[in-house]
Amino acid sequence: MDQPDPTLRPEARPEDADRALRPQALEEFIGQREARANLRVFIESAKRRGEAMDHTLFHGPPGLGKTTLAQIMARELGVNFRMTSGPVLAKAGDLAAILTNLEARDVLFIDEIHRLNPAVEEVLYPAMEDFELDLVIGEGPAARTVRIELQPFTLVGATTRLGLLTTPLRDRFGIPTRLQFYTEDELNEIVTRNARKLGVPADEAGAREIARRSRGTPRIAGRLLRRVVDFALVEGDGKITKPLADGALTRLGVDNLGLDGADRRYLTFIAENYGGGPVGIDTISAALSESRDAIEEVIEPFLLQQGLVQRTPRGRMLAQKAWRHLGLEAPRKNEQSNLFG
Ligand SMILES: Nc1ncnc2c1ncn2[C@@H]1O[C@H](COP(=O)(O)OP(=O)(O)OP(=O)(O)O)[C@@H](O)[C@H]1O
Ligand SMILES: [Mg+2]
Repeated sequence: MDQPDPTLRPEARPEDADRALRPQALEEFIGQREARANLRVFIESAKRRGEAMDHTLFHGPPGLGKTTLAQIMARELGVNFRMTSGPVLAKAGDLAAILTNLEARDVLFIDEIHRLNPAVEEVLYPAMEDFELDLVIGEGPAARTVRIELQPFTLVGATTRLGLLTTPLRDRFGIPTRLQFYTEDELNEIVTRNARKLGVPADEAGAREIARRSRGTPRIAGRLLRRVVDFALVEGDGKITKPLADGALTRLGVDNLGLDGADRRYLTFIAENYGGGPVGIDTISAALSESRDAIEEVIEPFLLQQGLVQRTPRGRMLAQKAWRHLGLEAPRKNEQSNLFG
């Protein structure tokens, strides 16, 4: 239970396995209803005007469909999809090379856009605003700037950390879109549909069990489904039922709220070492040997959304629900205030 399969983490992406299940059109994309309805309007409007769609920023925890939506946008707009990422663009010239090769109205997707090098980001501003590129040619006194006209394009940025984007960059996106965790019903629909695609039918209760334990995240739903399929084929009779799904998920270290080993280590640490908190993020990070980024991007969003933890100015605190979930007794109020008041 305590050594979970690392490929089950929301941010791990052995992406190829997912490809067959990735929705290809806005119509097939389940959930994110508000974002989807708005995108449909903006895509249609751009098509009617014959212009590039406005720059779009997707933000939210890993595995909720940012990359998928960017690909769908390009397909629905009927343009090319070019993909790169913040850390890959080391020099201004790397970005310039990509930008000058874009065709009119193409979608350029920059993943992890909060990790752009500042020199590269500088190049992006005039490119986004005026479809122009200012390139410095040569060095020293001989250096001169040339301006290059670009084809109008749509930049689609994705980030798990909106807070790390610089304001000038954030302000240049006309369509900022926050992705939310999925409801159990939405995940149930995704699991049911994907089970059918994989040729291993899931009954209602079996699909729902996987949905309920997917941490609100379609990427995890897809992974868990594949593992449950393995158990269904090898140890079951080729069908996904609730007992089969339950047994498989428990063996994978996914508990009945969908929490995995890393989530439980986080909660248990605060409970056992800090009486439920408050405790600072850096302390948690050091104790768990997880980077602060990973804790903030991957572990905490779901625990916060589930009401298991609270963020206070003095640090993280466990909520009653977390104590109950861990099967531990919460210290009484006055004991806690004696210790930490
Ligand atoms: N609405 C959805 N319906 C069905 N499957 C989905 C949906 N959204 C995402 N998926 C599936 O979940 C997986 C992860 O989606 P995606 O790669 O788009 O997430 P992401 O937000 O870009 O994650 P990251 O932040 O790690 O880059 C993909 O395999 C995709 O097929
Ligand atoms: Mg992605």
